[in-house]
Amino acid sequence: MLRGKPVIRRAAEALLPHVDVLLPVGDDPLLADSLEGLDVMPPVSGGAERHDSVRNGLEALAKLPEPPDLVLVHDGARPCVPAEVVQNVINALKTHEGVIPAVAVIDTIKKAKDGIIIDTVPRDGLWRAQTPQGFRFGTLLELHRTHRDARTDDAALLEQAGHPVAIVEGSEDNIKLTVAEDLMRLEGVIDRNLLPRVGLGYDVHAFEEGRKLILCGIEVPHTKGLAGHSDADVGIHTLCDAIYGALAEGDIGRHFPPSDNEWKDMDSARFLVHAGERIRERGGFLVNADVTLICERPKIGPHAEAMRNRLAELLKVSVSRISVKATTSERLGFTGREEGIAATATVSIMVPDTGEA
Ligand SMILES: Nc1ccn([C@@H]2O[C@H](COP(=O)(O)OP(=O)(O)OP(=O)(O)O)[C@@H](O)[C@H]2O)c(=O)n1
Ligand SMILES: C[C@](O)(CO)[C@H](O)COP(=O)(O)O
Repeated sequence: MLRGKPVIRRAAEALLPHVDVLLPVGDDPLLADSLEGLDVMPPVSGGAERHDSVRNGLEALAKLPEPPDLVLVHDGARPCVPAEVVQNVINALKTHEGVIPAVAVIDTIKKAKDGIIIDTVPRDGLWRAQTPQGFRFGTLLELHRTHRDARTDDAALLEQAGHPVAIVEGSEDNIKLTVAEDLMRLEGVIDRNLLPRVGLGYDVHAFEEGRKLILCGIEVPHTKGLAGHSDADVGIHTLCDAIYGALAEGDIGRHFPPSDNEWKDMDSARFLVHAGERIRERGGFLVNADVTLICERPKIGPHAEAMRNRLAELLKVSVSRISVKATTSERLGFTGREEGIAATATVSIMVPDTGEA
């Protein structure tokens, strides 16, 4: 997972805008789930080595009613490939039968044995290959069928068969998740492309005899519950509105219309889970949320920790990001007359910059 989203899903989302079909290859039992909702072909099994997996994918594409003319082979472990890198490869395929993105080597390269340098490799003309690597589909398929020996990338097949392979500009952001520190580097790439957004929610529900009082996802002992179409959890409703507001996606009523019988007496936890999913689906994450319940009674303080934990659980974030507090209105207004409970919430989220002004 990378900022709440599977690495492979991020890689697929990076490629999807540029391709006609996307075929995942791999044996991770979670692969299909990780790509749920994306317009991708059913995954095919990987092989013992990289080249076996690539060949499995190519053979599956060859069985399509209309096999592709061009193919991009991309590492699922490169989730942050910039769009311009993908486009660089596609553009160069108009004039080359093989293209790879790469970044020039700028460090001095040493060869070592048993921790001792045995050679300094001249770095002029050295490049660090990346993906997606692009090829004429028929050429790559034929070479994979006839050359089964292991290679660490697909371009090597064409090079060794004498086919020229072009290099186009890659990116230092196009990190391949290989070691633990790559995860922090990738989070840095994602965070650098995120912008902060804030949202505010406000909601009120009247007290009603004979109903349970559900607040911020937990039942609070009290003489009355709150009136409402769902379980009337005013704390969760205001938090949902704050999240939808931060995303500029309307409010809880737009997503779960009170006129829709499906939501009658619904556990409001369902609504907050959706709001949290929307943050992740937009490629972002929740920085923090602060909920304030406004009522004379019941006393919220004794339940605040349980509420924080429940909200954090539903939003799949650390409880340190969630605040729940309360205040009276000094006996003033409808809350002061104990006619109902009001609630406000503010959230801060980080989401990818859409580039819109
Ligand atoms: N339904 C409520 C209302 C208030 N409190 C707690 O009671 C304290 C006192 O609340 P209040 O009387 O509203 O005073 P404050 O708003 O905190 O402070 P002030 O009197 O300055 O407005 C608050 O800190 C809050 O933690 C609570 O647990 N449950
Ligand atoms: C294809 C590649 O990303 C080019 O740098 C690299 O060779 C993949 O290596 P891996 O061992 O399959 O991750």
